[in-house]
Amino acid sequence: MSNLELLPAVDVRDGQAVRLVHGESGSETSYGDPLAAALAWQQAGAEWLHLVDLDAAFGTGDNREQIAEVVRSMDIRVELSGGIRDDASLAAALATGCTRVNLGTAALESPQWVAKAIAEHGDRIAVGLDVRGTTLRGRGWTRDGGDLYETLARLDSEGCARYVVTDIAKDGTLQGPNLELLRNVCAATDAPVVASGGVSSLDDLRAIAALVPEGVEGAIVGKALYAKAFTLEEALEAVSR
Ligand SMILES: O=C(O)c1ccccc1N[C@@H]1O[C@H](COP(=O)(O)O)[C@@H](O)[C@H]1O
Repeated sequence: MSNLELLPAVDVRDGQAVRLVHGESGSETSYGDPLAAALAWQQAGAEWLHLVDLDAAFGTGDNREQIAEVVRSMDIRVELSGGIRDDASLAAALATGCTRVNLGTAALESPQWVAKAIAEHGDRIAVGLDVRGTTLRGRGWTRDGGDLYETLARLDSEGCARYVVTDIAKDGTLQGPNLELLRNVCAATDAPVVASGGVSSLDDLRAIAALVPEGVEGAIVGKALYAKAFTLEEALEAVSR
């Protein structure tokens, strides 16, 4: 039993569930109503949902009301991200009833505010480490935000409970996860790591599951599910062995 958690992703842009390639604005493929997608993953046995407000992440508006409705409609745990960068957006995100939020840009641009959020909210705060090579990216992955390992050391010293690690070069590409990156991040922190980006097959999920003893706790799956490379039921079965 690997105990790898699977988090099917619902990324919302302009009211639609979408997948991007390398997180690039304009590369969207639309998959319809976000609530319908989320309910479908729940129905298929998901225990988590990774829910992203892409407009808020890019600074092109937000889908806040719709996202709050999705969270309200779920019986499963929700990890919520995108545009959570100040007291008001954090309070609104936590008030949806999500299990935890994932902070990206704020961890790069507002370190003191993030330290306070971690101190106040503990494991309801995760930090998204979205990287190209070992350089972090923020503001919809359009701006460099410092060195991965320096930032990780700072966040560890502040008690960050968990990291969501995305290899931007892999995200949305169905090219397989960056296992070396995951191993390196796990070696650098005692906090659990959620893997994101590149999953294309059940073998990819099995390879991530093999990293559970090193500190990987979960894997976000997006494009592969929407492209029907495998079903969520098959994925859950594959990582439960
Ligand atoms: O998930 C994506 O495809 C994505 C693409 C481009 C930018 C962000 C993306 N997702 C997630 O957004 C949050 C970060 O938002 P913010 O920087 O805190 O506003 C993080 O979970 C990213 O992985």
